[in-house]
Order: sequence, then C-alpha cells, then structure tokens
Amino acid sequence: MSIGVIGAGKWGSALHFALSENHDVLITSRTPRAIKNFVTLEEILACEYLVISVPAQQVARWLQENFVFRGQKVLVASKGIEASSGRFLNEIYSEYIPDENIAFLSGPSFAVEVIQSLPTALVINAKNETIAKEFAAFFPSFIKTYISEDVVGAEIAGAYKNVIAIAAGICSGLELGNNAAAALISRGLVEMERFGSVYGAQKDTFLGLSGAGDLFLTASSTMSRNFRVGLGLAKGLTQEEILEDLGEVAEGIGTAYALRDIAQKNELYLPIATEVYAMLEGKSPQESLRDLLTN
Ligand SMILES: NC(=O)C1=CN([C@@H]2O[C@H](COP(=O)(O)OP(=O)(O)OC[C@H]3O[C@@H](n4cnc5c(N)ncnc54)[C@H](O)[C@@H]3O)[C@@H](O)[C@H]2O)C=CC1
Ligand SMILES: O=C(CO)COP(=O)(O)O
Repeated sequence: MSIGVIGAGKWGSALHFALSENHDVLITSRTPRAIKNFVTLEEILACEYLVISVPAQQVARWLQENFVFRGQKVLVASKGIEASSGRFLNEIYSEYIPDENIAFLSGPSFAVEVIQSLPTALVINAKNETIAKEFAAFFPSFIKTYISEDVVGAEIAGAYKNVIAIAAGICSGLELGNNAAAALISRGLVEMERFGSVYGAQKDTFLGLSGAGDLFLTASSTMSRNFRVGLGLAKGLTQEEILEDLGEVAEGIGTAYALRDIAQKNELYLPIATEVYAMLEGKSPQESLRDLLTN
C-alpha cells in the first residue's frame, strides 16, 4: 500500500505531516521542496492512494496536463467552485476518475493547527463507503474522522463557507459588532443550505462539521485567509493588493464569482454571495453590508 500527496502548499503539507504519523507518505508539487519523501509527480502517480490539494481554480488544467488514471483511489482536499465554468470539483474530477475511486475531504481544519497535531475532526465524503473507510483509517489519532455519502453537500458547504468568511471578515473590519457577525454567519449557513438543496445536498451536512463546523471556524478567525480577504476589502484594498499581501490561495474569491454566475443563470437568491461578488468588483463594503444587514 502506498500513499502520495499532490500539492505542497499549506494544506498538502499539513496532510502529508498528519498521514506520515503512521505511514510512509510521498509528496510532490510543481516546485521541488526540501521536504522528507519529496518525489517526482511520476512516482506519486504510481501510488495506490492519492491526496490532491491543487486549488479549485487550477485543478481542471492540472488534471488535463498531468493526471493519468491508473486505478488510484483519490482523496480531494481542496474546497472551491471553478469560477470560469461554475463546475463543482466532483464534476471536474469525474472526467478522469470514476465515482467509486474518489472521496472528498471536508470539515474545520486550519493547516497550521494540524501541523501542530492539535485535535481536529474531518469528514471523508464518498459514494463508495469502502474507500471512505480506507482513507479514514490512514489518519492519526489526533484527527477524528467521520464518513458520509453526501459528496455534493460537503463540497458545496466547504466552498460556500469561504465566501461567507469573506463577508464576515468585512463585517469585522468595518467594526459592525458581534450581533452583525452572528446575523451574517447564521444567514450564511441558511443561504448555503438552501443553495445545496437545489443540488440534492442533505441538510444534516450543513448542520455538521462540513457546514456549520467549517463555517464557524473560517468566519470567525483571522487565521482564515478568506476572512483576511474580507478585512482587506473593508480597508478599501483592491483584490490584487489583498492577494499580493496574502501570498496564498483564498478560494472564496473564485467561488464568489462562480456562485454569482450560477445564481444568474438559474435565478437563485444568494444575497450574501452576490454582495461578496459585488464588493470584489468594487462595490463599497459599507453599502453592501448595509444592504445585507438593514431593512
Ligand atoms: N490551508 C488550510 O488550512 C486548508 C486549505 N484547504 C484547501 O486546500 C486547497 C489548497 O490550499 P493551500 O494548500 O492552503 O494553499 P496554498 O496557497 O498554501 O498552496 C497552494 C498549492 O497549490 C499548488 N498550485 C497552485 N497553482 C497550481 C497549478 N496551476 N498547478 C499545480 N499546482 C498548483 C501550489 O504549488 C501549492 O502547492 C484549497 O482549496 C484550500 O481551500 C482546505 C482545508 C484547510
Ligand atoms: O478551509 C479552511 C479551514 O477548514 C481554511 O480556510 P482558509 O482558506 O480561509 O484559511
């Protein structure tokens, strides 16, 4: 049995660290890194189990240029919706990997805490219960794992909460208070659950770790990159300035664009996501938050 991680950013590196507690785990990324067990992509693709943490906006192209399916079992660790097409990750991956070979990771999990072995709970979502259980068994004891069949629900929750976290960051940056933050976060949860129901997602997924759990984490902490994007917008910085400062992925940005397109095409009411999109496009945060929070 062999396990390989693809993507040595914050999350790929943290998962490599965690999975290495009980197994010999290989890792690769676009640029070589001085990490133990760093190997070429070719070597990783020969592994039986793969964990892929290539960001949502880049993954379609990455798969097209690099991926070769040889029967591997794959755990997707990214969270986001492709902005250019509005496709969910499970749709993008389904062009390369059959349903019975793929699982999706969700739940509240800052990489910086995983890398310190702090207690964390994650959900492995897969149509095929056997592979969910196989991946769950690889995690060390400080990570409590749950399994679920609600792939689409977990995916939507994981992607959508990043957009709500941007809104929460703006709310905090504008110093609108705790009442406003709680209103925004709880309305955000309702909004993402309502959106999920259009795609057949289960309500319970939004009430558990993948939904409320990850939303509360990300929308209430400056440790979240998406929350920090919101703080930057509240300061009047442009998207480009914020991203340069951040130096890391903030999936909520691409996902806000994807949600706005999906909402327009399907006439869906997604008020918070639509305002986040508008602010990313230059609408005043004060005006947006007033539109969201007052009558
Ligand atoms: N950092 C965290 O705490 C968590 C992150 N995630 C998700 O994991 C995914 C990755 O995030 P991070 O590792 O934190 O981001 P990061 O910004 O630290 O690293 C991004 C990684 O993606 C790779 N990458 C970027 N563009 C690429 C391309 N065109 N082709 C191939 N590889 C490319 C980079 O080389 C790097 O390894 C995101 O979807 C994020 O939402 C999920 C849970 C926790
Ligand atoms: O998904 C995450 C925690 O579960 C990480 O959130 P950020 O990308 O906003 O840092």
